[in-house]
Amino acid sequence: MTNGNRLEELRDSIDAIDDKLLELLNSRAELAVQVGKYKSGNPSEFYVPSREKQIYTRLLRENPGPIPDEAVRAIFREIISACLNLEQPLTIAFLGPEATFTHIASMEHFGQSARYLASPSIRDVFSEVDRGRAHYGVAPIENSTEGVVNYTLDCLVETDLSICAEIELGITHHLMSTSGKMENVKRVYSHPHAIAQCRQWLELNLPDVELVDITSTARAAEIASDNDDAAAICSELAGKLYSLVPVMRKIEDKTNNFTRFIVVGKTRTKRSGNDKTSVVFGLSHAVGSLYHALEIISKFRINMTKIESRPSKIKAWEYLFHVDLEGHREDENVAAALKMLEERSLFMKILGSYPKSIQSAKGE
Ligand SMILES: O=C(O)C(=O)C[C@]1(C(=O)O)C=C[C@@H](O)C=C1
Repeated sequence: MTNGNRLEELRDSIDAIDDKLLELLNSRAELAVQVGKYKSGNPSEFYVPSREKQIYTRLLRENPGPIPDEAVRAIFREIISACLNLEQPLTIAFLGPEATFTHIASMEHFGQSARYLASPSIRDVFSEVDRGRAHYGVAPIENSTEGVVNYTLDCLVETDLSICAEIELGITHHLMSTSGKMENVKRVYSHPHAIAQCRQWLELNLPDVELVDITSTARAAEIASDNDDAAAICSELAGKLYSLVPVMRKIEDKTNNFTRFIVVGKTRTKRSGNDKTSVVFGLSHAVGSLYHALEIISKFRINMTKIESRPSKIKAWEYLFHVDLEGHREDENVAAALKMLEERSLFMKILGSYPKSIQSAKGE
């Protein structure tokens, strides 16, 4: 057989598999639409993070390769996104503008079939969901280098929305400009967190340039697109949106740079079997009160993954404690611990139980 014939034959086999895949995808979509008919019709019931987590966990456990896990996740993200869109089109509010890392995280989680609504502030993300203009909202909550996003913690306390899911995204920063030439860069624009995450690289490579804080990495890219002597620290997506080219790629000081985002909504997420619970509580000013509160968590053998304190904003020097626990609020030990914690607190609010994130590839 000639090489040409063999190539034809291989491509014919690929075509036959693609036909089967297409047929199967449509059968899957028809089943999802039928599943949708069992839901009450309330738009916030269609997205089921616990079920999605189970699907990904099973597929990644059983993936024999050679397709890498990351690609399996991306492919099924889009399949589920398209199926969900046939059941109920969803609108997702995110901390904008377009091409921010929150936008990238939102698309990684909800896929291309959802509709996205850029919101100018974290408070606006919450308010779009509260007022029903969006079904869900996505906001950053914590960065592995820069720490928590206080504004998101405060919005969680002040509104009635729950955390439905979390998204973890690896963050990679690029220095991008109109020319891509280092010698043209006299000013660098970016969000203060992004500048802080690239501080050592900037000191070493551009010690004399002016660093200008901007409200978002995407807005920084827009400004750099109008100024030939400036560059932005931003994602590849933001750079491309404003026709910038890389001066230098991957300039973050720590390669292990992750941001955690939360999905907020009006529904409670069911157990997936591998969940987290976020809770906030306030305690009296008494000796050992925090110690005794945390003792409850350890008594029920629950792993605490995070603790943060925030001013209560009611009385000076009084604090609220934000704690993340492993487990779901419906797990027996978590439910018992939360009940006891509530009894011993001045105030307690469960912010949500949700599936632990599956770590994503780098958000570029
Ligand atoms: O199982 C469901 O509840 C579905 O709606 C189906 C499906 C899917 O495509 O597998 C779609 C969206 C949900 O978020 C979870 C799963």
